[in-house]
Amino acid sequence: MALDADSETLEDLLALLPARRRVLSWVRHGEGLVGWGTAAEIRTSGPERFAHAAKWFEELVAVSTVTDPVGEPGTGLVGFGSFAFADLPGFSVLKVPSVVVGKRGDVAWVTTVGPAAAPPPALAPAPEPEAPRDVVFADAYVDGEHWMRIVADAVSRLQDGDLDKVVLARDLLAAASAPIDIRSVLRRLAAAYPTCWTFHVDDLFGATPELLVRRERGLVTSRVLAGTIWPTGEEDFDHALASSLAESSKNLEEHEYAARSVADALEPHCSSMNVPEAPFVLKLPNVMHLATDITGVASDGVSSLDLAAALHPSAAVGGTPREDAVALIAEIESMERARYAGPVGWMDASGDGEWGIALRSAELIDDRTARLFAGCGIVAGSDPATELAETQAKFVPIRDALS
Ligand SMILES: C=C(O[C@@H]1C=C(C(=O)O)C=C[C@H]1O)C(=O)O
Repeated sequence: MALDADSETLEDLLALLPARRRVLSWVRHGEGLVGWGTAAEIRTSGPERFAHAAKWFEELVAVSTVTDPVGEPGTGLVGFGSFAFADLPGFSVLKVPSVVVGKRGDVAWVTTVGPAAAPPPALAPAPEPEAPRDVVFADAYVDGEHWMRIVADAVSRLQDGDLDKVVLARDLLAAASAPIDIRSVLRRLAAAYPTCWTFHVDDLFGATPELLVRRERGLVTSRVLAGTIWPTGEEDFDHALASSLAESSKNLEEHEYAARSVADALEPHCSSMNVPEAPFVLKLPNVMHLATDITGVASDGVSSLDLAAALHPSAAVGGTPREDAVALIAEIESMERARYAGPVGWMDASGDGEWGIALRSAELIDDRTARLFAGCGIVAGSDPATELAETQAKFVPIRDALS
């Protein structure tokens, strides 16, 4: 059931979240969806994880009675999902919350899901949640020195072999002295990175700047990022850095692989497409990226989750050629990505939805410990120490939100 809601009560979606560990979030510029409770869910794994989840959702939609007077993307029945990066190991989840609150422009709504038309919950902003306490960060699977050796190994293979690009990541552990209230972390991420999508699905959280795919009334958008520098805080210097990014052949080459991989994967599922010729520079507080927004029109019957499945893993998180890069990651990266760098987002009963890439992210592994992730694209000309510094810049959003 969907009801029109008063958009003033819903001023701050994240403030409505109750004090529970598994609350759900997909928020950008104050708009999006939050949810809680579980009306239904599927956990799946393996190469067929997207197909299993899509079929489960389709069957659920078929047996549900939906009252949806609002009729916007994200109203009615909605599933939040988060998928493993690799075919194996790692689990994926798609869940329909029992309460979803959404906001889009001037329209706001509350959806309740249950066996009968449950009354909508009383919504009110929760008191300010407590920030994480005494957080200590440490290396996880490999330390910086070891990781640079892994990058050097990849560089020599890229110079000698047929691989053009591989994305390698590393992780950190954050341990707090008391249970982490995820709502505080989400509020901080959303406040500091309003142009990113602040997400949380089953203990995986972050603020991603990269939209793998959005389908909205048949219109498809994908924001591809690849090629990164990090600002120094000195305005003139950073201005020069931004223009150097747009002219750096290493970054342009890396970006081209990523944009091409998305355009090629979308093409069979779209009736028309627009791929801009040159990228623009996307400025975030911690890094700047080369970015390309690709748009298209989805072929009939192709849902946003189908599109995410076709796109994953793009060269922004895998590499080029895709299969060889994914095999090299499994061979040398020395850590489990789990759902890091996998699709995360939501889909409604019509197939419209938004799927980001779970970057600038971390996973709660128990109530006071999180594993943080950051990676970068490696090409034949990459320098391991510079790549290590890039991961440090990419850890900043989550580190700050947890500190
Ligand atoms: C892999 C990550 O980021 C990706 C890699 C980028 C790069 O190598 O330049 C840029 C943006 C993302 O596509 C990450 O943040 O962990």
